[in-house]
Amino acid sequence: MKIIAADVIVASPDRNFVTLKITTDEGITGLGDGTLNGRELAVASYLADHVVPLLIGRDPHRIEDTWQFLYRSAYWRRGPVTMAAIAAVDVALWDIKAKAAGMPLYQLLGGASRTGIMAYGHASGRDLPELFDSIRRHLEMGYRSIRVQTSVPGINAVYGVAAQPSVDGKRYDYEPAQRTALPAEEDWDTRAYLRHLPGVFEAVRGEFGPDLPLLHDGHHRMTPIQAARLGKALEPYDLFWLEDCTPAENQEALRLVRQHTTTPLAIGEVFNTVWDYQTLIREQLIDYVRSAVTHTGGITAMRKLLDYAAQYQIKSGIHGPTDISPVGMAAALHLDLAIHNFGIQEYMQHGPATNEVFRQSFTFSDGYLHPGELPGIGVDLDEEAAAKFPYQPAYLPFNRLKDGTVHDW
Ligand SMILES: O=C(O)[C@@H](O)[C@@H](O)[C@H](O)[C@H](O)CO
Repeated sequence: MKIIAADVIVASPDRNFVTLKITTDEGITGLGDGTLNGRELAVASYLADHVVPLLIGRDPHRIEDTWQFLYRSAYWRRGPVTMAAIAAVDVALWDIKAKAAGMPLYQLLGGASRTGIMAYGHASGRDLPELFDSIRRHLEMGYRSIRVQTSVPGINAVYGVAAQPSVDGKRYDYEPAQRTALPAEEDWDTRAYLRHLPGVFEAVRGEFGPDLPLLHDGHHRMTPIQAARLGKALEPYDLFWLEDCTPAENQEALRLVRQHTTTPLAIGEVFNTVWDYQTLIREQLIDYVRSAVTHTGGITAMRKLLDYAAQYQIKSGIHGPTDISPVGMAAALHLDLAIHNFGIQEYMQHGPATNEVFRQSFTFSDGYLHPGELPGIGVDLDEEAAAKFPYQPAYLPFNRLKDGTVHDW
C-alpha cells in the first residue's frame, strides 16, 4: 500500500480544527487531528508545507518508522506545533492500518482492557446555586465524575466558568478561545482564590455526598507553596485530582507540593513529549498524565509515555476539551480502552456544527464512553459540511494581576 495524497483541512464549525486526511492507492483513507488552540494555522502550514510532500509514496503501514523519520529528520525537536503535526500523521496511519485490518483501532493496541471508559465533565458556576445546578445537569447528562470550577469574589472572569460573560457571546467553558481580534484580558488574585475554593468544595460535598468523584483545575496559576497549601486545604473533600496546580515548565516544583499533600495531582496538558515528564514520572511526583494524543505525537508516542508511567503506578487522564477534535477524541478512546493503567478521560461534548462535520461512532452512557466497533478510529469527515465553516481567527484569553502584571491564565 502507498500514500498517494494527504490533505490538510482547516474548518471552524464551533471552533477551529485542523484535520489531516491521508489517502492510499488502495482507496483506504485515514484521519488525524492536529488542532492547537489559538495557533491552528502554524500546524496546518507545518503539515502542508513540510510534512505532506514527505508522505507521498510512503508505505502507510510503517507507522513507527514514519514517526521516527518525522521526529528525527526535522532536526528541531519537540514543541507543540511539531508534535501536533506528527500526531496528525500518526493517528491517520493507525486509522488506515485498523481499517485495512477490518478492526476497531483498540484491537490492534492489544484489545479491550475494560468494558467502558469513565469520563468526567465540566461543571461550573458563578455562585453555589449555579454550581449545584450545573453539577445536577451533568449528572442528568450521564456524567458520574465531575470537574468543579467556580468564580472567585472580587475577580471578574475566571477560567472554566461557563456562565460568565464572554466577549463574543459564546458559552465560555464550551470554547474559551474567543473569535476576537485580540486575546481577551481576564483578572486574577491567587490569595482570594485560595481563601474561597475550600469552602466551595465543602459545600459541594455537603450537597452531593462523599461518593461523587470531584476534580479541580488550577490552570497553572499557583506558586509551589501556594499549590501545597491548596492541596492540603482540599484533603478533607477527597478530590479525584487537583490539576495543573503550578506552571508546567518547572517539574521540580511538584516535589514541594508532593511533600505537603496527599491530594492526587494531575499534570501535562501542555506537554508534548515523554521528556517533559521525566522527573515527574521517575520521582513519582504526579498521579495522572494529562497529555492529549493530539499534542503528544499521537498514539505511538502516548502509548510509550503511558507504559513508562505504568511502571510507577501513574495512570492516564487524557486531555479531552472541545479543542481536541472528534478525531483526536476517538483516538484517545481507543487508547483508553486498551491500556492497563487507565485512570479517567476528560469529555466535554462538542456542539451541533462540529458533529455535523465529524460523524462519530463513539457512545456515552451512564458515565462511560466507548469508541464503538467500526474499523479504524470510527470517525468520518464530511468535507462539504467542513467547507461551510471557514477558519476564523480566535485567541485564548490571558490574565493580568491587579497591578497589571501578566499572569498564567
Ligand atoms: O483541563 C482542560 O481541559 C483545560 O485546561 C483546557 O480547557 C484548556 O484550557 C484548553 O485546552 C486550552 O485550549
